[in-house]
Amino acid sequence: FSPPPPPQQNPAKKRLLLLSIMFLLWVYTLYSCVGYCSTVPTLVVDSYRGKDTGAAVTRRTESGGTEPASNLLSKPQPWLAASRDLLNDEPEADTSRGLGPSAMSMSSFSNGSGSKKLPQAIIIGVKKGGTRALLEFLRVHPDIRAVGAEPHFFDRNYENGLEWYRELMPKTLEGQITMEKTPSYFVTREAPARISAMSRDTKLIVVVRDPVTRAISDYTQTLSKKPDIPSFESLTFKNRTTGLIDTSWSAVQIGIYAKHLDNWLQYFPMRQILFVSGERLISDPAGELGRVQDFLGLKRIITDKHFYFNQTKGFPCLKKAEGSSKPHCLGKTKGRTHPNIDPEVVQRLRDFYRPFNMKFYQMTGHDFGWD
Ligand SMILES: Nc1ncnc2c1ncn2[C@@H]1O[C@H](COP(=O)(O)OS(=O)(=O)O)[C@@H](OP(=O)(O)O)[C@H]1O
Repeated sequence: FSPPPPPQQNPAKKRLLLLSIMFLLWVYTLYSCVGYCSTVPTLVVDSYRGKDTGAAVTRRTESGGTEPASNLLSKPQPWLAASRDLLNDEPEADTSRGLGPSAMSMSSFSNGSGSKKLPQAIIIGVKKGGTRALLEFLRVHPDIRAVGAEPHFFDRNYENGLEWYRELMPKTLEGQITMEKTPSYFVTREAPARISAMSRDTKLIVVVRDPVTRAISDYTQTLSKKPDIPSFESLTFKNRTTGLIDTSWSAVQIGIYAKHLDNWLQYFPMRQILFVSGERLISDPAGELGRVQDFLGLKRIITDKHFYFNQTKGFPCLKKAEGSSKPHCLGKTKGRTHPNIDPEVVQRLRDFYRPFNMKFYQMTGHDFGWD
């Protein structure tokens, strides 16, 4: 007795089975990709806005740094007067240039889990401080979801309303923190009241950098878009002969950190603001990221294992970017070569900022070592 031969499968059936398997595999791949896409950083559009991003204090009475910072701060501050801002710009994408919410955040590709929430933490400044590096590094944390481009909600797009703002945010699960960064908030007079009206509990992060280097970096950015602008030296002074610094130039005024901070302290207690050193973010990214994770109440997941120093770039980079297995450095608009500035002008600016820096160290309880 021999067993009956196995039933012959119909070739058409076989093909159908194979096709079904292939289809299922394709659906699975697509699903995984969508899940991945929802976590990759938003496309950053390198667009020139030609608009003031640093609307800030304008007080034309600065004597050029000889006045003690405490006096300077106690004087009335005509915030948001006309800023002589030479085509101040930013390389980041910006909603006010017509990018809709779907372009702002990859959340439109979201796989559907979670919900969009208003940010619980915001990187509010400072322009050219290292804000992009901080946000990109933070995105590695599984409990942080961040919108890639700068929403500019609390300065330029406030009239669009909170629902518009929320719509820009990526979806988050319970326990995850929603974040955004817009460096111009720090120097926007209305921003503290507006953020406080959204939530008094919002955690604020400010990346600060030596105001002189910051000003040069700011100028370098503008110069890269508008090569015909006057020299840094001529823009710095109201009158080169008297050595009077032009504090109405946004590149100068953004660096008067103590003044801007004063405005924030009318609405937020100091414990709700974390100051990150832009210099240390480069020399010891893991150390600064440790402080930020503590401040946000998160487990210290981002450590020195996540970084390597890229010799060509001259900056720390991520071994693996969020949602990727590849190393990732910031783009070429971050870490530009600065033009050489007349050392006398640099010294004059150092003298100008010194009292403000001292005041800032005193207010924050931290010596940033710029002097
Ligand atoms: N890891 C890493 N890679 C590249 N660049 C880094 C990094 N960490 C900090 N920085 C410094 O960030 C400066 C740009 O600051 P921001 O991102 O705040 O600029 S912006 O306001 O958003 O335009 C940028 O300023 P410049 O060097 O003047 O271009 C950098 O010095």
